[in-house]
Amino acid sequence: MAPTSKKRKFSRDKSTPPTNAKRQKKHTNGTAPTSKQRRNARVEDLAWREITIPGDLDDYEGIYGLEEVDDVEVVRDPGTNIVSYRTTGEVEENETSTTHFGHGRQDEEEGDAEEWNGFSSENDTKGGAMDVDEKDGADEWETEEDTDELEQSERPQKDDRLQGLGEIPFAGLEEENLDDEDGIDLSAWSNLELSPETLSSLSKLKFATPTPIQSAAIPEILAGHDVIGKASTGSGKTLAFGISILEHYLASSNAQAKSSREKNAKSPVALILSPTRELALQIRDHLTALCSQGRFDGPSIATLTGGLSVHKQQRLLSNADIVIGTPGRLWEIMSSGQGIMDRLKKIDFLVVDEADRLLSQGHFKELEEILTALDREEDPENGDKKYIKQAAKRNRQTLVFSATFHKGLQQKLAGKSKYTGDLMDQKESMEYLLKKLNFRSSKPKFIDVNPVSQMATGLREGILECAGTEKDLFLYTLLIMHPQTHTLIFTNSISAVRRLTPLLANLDLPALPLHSQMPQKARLRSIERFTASKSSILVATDVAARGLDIPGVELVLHYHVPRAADAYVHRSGRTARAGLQGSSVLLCSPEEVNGVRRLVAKIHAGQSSAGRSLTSLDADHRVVARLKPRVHLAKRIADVALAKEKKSSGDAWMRQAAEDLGVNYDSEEMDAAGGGQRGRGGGRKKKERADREVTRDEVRALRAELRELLAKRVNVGVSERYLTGGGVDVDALLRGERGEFLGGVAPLGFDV
Ligand SMILES: Nc1ncnc2c1ncn2[C@@H]1O[C@H](COP(=O)(O)OP(=O)(O)OP(=O)(O)O)[C@@H](O)[C@H]1O
Repeated sequence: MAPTSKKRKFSRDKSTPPTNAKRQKKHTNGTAPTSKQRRNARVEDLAWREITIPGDLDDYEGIYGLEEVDDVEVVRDPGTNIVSYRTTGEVEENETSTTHFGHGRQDEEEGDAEEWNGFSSENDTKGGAMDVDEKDGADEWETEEDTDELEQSERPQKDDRLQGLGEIPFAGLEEENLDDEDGIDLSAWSNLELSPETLSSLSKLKFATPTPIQSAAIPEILAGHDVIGKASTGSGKTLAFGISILEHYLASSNAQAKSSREKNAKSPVALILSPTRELALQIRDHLTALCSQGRFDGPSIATLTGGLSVHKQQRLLSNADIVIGTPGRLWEIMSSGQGIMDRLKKIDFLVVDEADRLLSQGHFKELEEILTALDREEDPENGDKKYIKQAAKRNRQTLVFSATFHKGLQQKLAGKSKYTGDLMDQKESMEYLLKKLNFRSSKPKFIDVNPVSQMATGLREGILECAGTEKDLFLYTLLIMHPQTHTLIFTNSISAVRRLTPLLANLDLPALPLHSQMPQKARLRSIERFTASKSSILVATDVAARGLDIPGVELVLHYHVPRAADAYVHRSGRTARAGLQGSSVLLCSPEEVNGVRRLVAKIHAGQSSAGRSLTSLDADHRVVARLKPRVHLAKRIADVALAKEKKSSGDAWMRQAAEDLGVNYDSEEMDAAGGGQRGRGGGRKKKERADREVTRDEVRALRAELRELLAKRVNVGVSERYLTGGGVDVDALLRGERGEFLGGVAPLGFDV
């Protein structure tokens, strides 16, 4: 559990440029040092510090946003009007503003990571008003900062990579592994002819063997080819490109320049595109883990994602060797300055991770802008900045990875289908983007290490049929039948996450929410808490479906049937990763069963029936029936709370709107006016109104009733060792007495 005390942090106002008056010039010792003692410094290299404002003022997601710096003289050249900054104080060298590995320097990217450590406030775990959809990255408020910020910034490097999302201890990266260098036989890597530096990192990570995608893709990438890599979920695709980029970095002038401190003139080696913020941060953490193990001067990594300070990210970018970004924020930053654009044009690698999602969903506009900008050149004839089509072939390699490529995309990537140029529909848009990827060669190397299945071998798949109206009940039954099981529940909507999380909490289950409308910090906090506690449950939308590598997830539950085959593959792929076992269970209403079976059969097509099957599961209906009153009550309490919450946020909005219009607002009147509504949504609204009328005392009574039920044993008539206290007799379960405990009926016939 995160510490409960916290200190607020105030970022600069996002709308203020670095030299804005909001930046405070302050001489702390009262006497301004003489200019003789000063030296010039770039504004981004000054020792900026966030301002602490009185604790009784909320920072409103960073709206006050101020930073200050001491001991700076602002000098304006009267002739040119150019402003320069002179200081006697500490100047951040460029390198220190980005993540560095292998040499123990502290920097701001680590500072970013620090921000995610130790969250305490519960308030913003509910969906906030701010829209932080992962695809557009339009928001950039920096929010609260937790305790120990300064103290943490002095921690050794090894601890730093465990901060925030980086605290997710990737398989094989736990602390105790870090010192063990000698016991690992790395001969399995020898074919790849990696550098001693990379090998020593792999040894420390205890990665004795390359995964199949790593064995197949790394040599092709190192040979200079464009690569399209397809391999099942959790099979190490990140390091397939990560190791290759590190090798290139170590061999390139960037590494040499860093040691000779000429880094400023260098451009990033790689640009990695990710569809979600969480995945971008995770890629950073995987690369950090790889690069921080060895005794070499590692690359600086800048992560550009929405939900964080755009100015800070701009600063990080100024010195990055590897840039990882979500399209929205990346484009926002790229388009903010030609200097940034010019540096990014010189990358050696463009990586498109989770390519099928990036190329075909929601990111079209930004991705198109990014790809166009990367290849845009001055037209020597006209002097303008027209995009010169394929004439301006860049020298970069393009690496495209995913566990799933739908057939059309696969064929097009392999060059088997022609570009038609029509931008009207989704498929055509994808073709257009493929064209824009501007592969080095006309036929990139297509590496498919799992041509038949995209799903991990250790994955078991099941389907549990229940009435659509009873999904909550069956979900609860499944959860209590699998206590202490690290479970990730997928829904198709944010509102379902908002409803299920409190419902499960009412039933004493430690559920955490994750969806794209939560403030970024709350999103990361949920992941952090879920990662830290094996008994916790994450209730998420598909924002968590792609790429997230949370160790030890044992069970994936599809509360809603996934909308497409790739969503099923990626959701299920959050378990059974890196060679481990795991289970995926679909909760299906009778109307959904046939469609789902067809969808899964399509995914399994080509495999022997022994290889993969969707097991039909059944819950003990006596147990389900006994649990019904609990779920009913918990649901009622959750509905009342949601209705009241909705009402108060709706009221606040309406009141403000009425005030702006200069009219009186009476919520009762408005309700009455809308009350006669019939048809679609009318019944729900009526229920919401009734829920809002429930008094506090009534809610208290409902809670007391639920508590009583949760404390009761669920006796199904065979044994007295049943569910108690809303939980279960975990010790008995661990002793393998689960059958007895539920009245002699084995849970589901599908042990996780
Ligand atoms: N050679 C290796 N040996 C052992 N573990 C490895 C190796 N390479 C990567 N891993 C670990 O395997 C896990 C899964 O890797 P990764 O997240 O890259 O999978 P992925 O193929 O990208 O999955 P997805 O398709 O879900 O994005 C990570 O915890 C990673 O640290």
